[in-house]
Amino acid sequence: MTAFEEMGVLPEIGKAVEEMDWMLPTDVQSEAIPLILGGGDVLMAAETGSGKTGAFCLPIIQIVWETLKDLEAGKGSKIIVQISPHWTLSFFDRGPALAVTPDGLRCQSREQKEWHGCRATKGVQGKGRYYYEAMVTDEGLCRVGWSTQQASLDLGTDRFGFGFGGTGKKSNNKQFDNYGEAFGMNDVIGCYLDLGSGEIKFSKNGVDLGKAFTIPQQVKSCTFFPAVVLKNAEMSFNFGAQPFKHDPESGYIAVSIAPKEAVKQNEVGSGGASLQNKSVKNAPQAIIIEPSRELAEQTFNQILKFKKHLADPVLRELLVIGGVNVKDQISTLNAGVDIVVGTPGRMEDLISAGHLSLTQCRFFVLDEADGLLKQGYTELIDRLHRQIPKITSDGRRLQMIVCSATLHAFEVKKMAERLMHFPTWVDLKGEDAVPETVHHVVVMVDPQKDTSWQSLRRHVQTDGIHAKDNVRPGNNTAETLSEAVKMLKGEYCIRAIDEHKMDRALVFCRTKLDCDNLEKYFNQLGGGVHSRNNPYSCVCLHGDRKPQERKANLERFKNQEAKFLICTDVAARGLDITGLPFMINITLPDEKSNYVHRIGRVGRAERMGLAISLVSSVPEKVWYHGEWCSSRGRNCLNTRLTDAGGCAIWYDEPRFLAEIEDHLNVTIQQVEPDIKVPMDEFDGKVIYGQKRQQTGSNYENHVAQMAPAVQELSQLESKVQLLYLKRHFGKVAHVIEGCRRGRKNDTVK
Ligand SMILES: Nc1ncnc2c1ncn2[C@@H]1O[C@H](COP(=O)(O)OP(=O)(O)OP(=O)(O)O)[C@@H](O)[C@H]1O
Repeated sequence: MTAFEEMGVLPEIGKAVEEMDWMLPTDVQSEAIPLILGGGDVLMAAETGSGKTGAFCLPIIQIVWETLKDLEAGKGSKIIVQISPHWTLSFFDRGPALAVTPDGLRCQSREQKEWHGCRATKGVQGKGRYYYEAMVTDEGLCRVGWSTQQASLDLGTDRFGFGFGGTGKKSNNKQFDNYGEAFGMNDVIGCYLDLGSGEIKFSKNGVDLGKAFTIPQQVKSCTFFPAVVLKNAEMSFNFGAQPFKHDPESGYIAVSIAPKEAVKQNEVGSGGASLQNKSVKNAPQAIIIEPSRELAEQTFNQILKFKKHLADPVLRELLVIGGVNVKDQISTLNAGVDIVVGTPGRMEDLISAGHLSLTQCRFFVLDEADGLLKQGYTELIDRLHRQIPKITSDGRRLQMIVCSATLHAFEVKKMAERLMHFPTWVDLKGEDAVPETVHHVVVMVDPQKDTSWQSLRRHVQTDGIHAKDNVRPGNNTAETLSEAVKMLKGEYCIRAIDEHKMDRALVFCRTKLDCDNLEKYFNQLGGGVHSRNNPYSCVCLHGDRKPQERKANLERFKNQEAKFLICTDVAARGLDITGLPFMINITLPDEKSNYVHRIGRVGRAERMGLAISLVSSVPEKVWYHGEWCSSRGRNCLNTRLTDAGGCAIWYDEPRFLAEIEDHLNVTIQQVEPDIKVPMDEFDGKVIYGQKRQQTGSNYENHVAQMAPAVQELSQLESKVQLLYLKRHFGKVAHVIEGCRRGRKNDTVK
């Protein structure tokens, strides 16, 4: 049995991860997998590279597959095979987007375009007078009343169903007439049925609204079931097992105490014959949202590996990202999918066009959740969450899983409070932290101390923000120093590569333009995509590159066909490049959490990594194109500052550095401009990109170090004891001291 299986993971999945050389679960996996398998909502805050993807994918794959297997075997959900002896809503006689709680007393539909209805498990016939209550528990459109088994689930749209809707209309046979008054959140609707006189009426919060319908003679002899139909709404029901909020008027009794002979079981589902797979093909059980295409693709590929040995039924997954033919995605959706991984934009496009249905979704996962929120997807997430039934169509509760290495953000906590259901925090450090495997240092770039920029024969092309400024060595203006920093950073980057003989590194720039310029510079030095043997061979990844190029460049870098990947923050989060030894920050990110993510591209899965950040000691003027910039930065020449309506800001890196240090509660080691990383406990004993070598027992080293101090302490202690004894028991102490010295013939006088 593998270590994963011991946590309850299926042997087929255990085998797959073992083949990936995952022998033991990581800490976050040990904590999160059982919680998710147990049905909980989880917030997973763990360091970069700690295995969070597996921590949520493994249990999700398992539950989704088990559910499929149950459905295939005709079992449906374990919850719904039992038919309740009580009066409840039926788990079977209901629309596909209508979810019913396991106790059968509350239902919900998050479908916004269509109505989905449900009938109770039992109905009444004969001559009695019956009553039940329904309460609106979430805003939306709803209609309650009575219907016969012949009626459609869309209550009131044929002659066999009689409904009263929240807009203050009664309906039968598609005829909607004003009746009573409108009702909404927290209102309690009493539903009266007099089979003797063939009358149906309703009350609102105990107030009788008068006769609504006279049941036609030919329908009167049918069995009448409590019924409801909803559009993006929720209602709870009391058939009489609990005290009513408003007792029925005299002569009426709760349906739940109707005499046995008057009660008839709802046929749908009662004999098992109708217990069928109600699954909708384009309605997956799990939705996983990722902030970038690359990350979505990476998670998707992990799922393919994890599910490798799961057969019969085969799990169907789909990657939903922009830049890929949407028609293919739609046809895969129509053929049937179980797990969808994607980026928010394309995901919502497919959902709003009705190609992707959320009605069967039972896992809603936000990977890099704080990043998604910071990218402005809060409303989109809320919108999607609203559309997902909180109780799934097979009676289980929706599970929401949220993770990131930087989850300790106010907006995440607010979202969790808003959307999650008693979530458990899997939070191993209690704050955002950098893994011990990441050695991160900063190099100050000071153009006043290092004046080498004044005589550079070739240098990186700068971003042109000072093109119209009078920048020249000697005038020492802020603009000149800013331009100097840009030139120096190109040189420091090359120096870092040379000094550490870097063969593989991620290089983060602030803007797409900076990436392009650095790529050109590397190429000038003989780099370029097809020059693997050149010391500066590189590829580039940012949002202006075409999707195919982005994909190809990342592949080239991963396959080590190019040594350097020059990128913006689009690659900051989640990308997992096995054994990556180095990363360079040309500029610190202004968003402190992104520092953690960027440097977390190294030091993953227990391998050591070095992250070097270049930090300008003087203000650097940089581009900042917002919504106000009509070209969104393309060939923009508006060098005025943003507060003067322009597209430039002064970037204050020492401040960002201080903020990052404050956030992480550490002082980041500074190294000299020669970028030699001093030998310390970390460096010199490890090879970046590889697992830390076992250099013998730490315990032995520790003992050897401590030995002289321990010896001295022991001597001091002995002296102190003697002093004490002499003072209090002078003679005895004398003897002891004598004994200690070996003078055996010393006697007590
Ligand atoms: N139990 C395990 N044993 C060995 N390797 C593992 C294990 N779990 C994950 N890994 C490996 O660790 C690396 C990092 O995993 P993953 O990408 O899931 O990290 P993460 O926590 O999501 O990081 P980030 O916050 O940067 O997204 C991957 O290469 C993965 O294959």
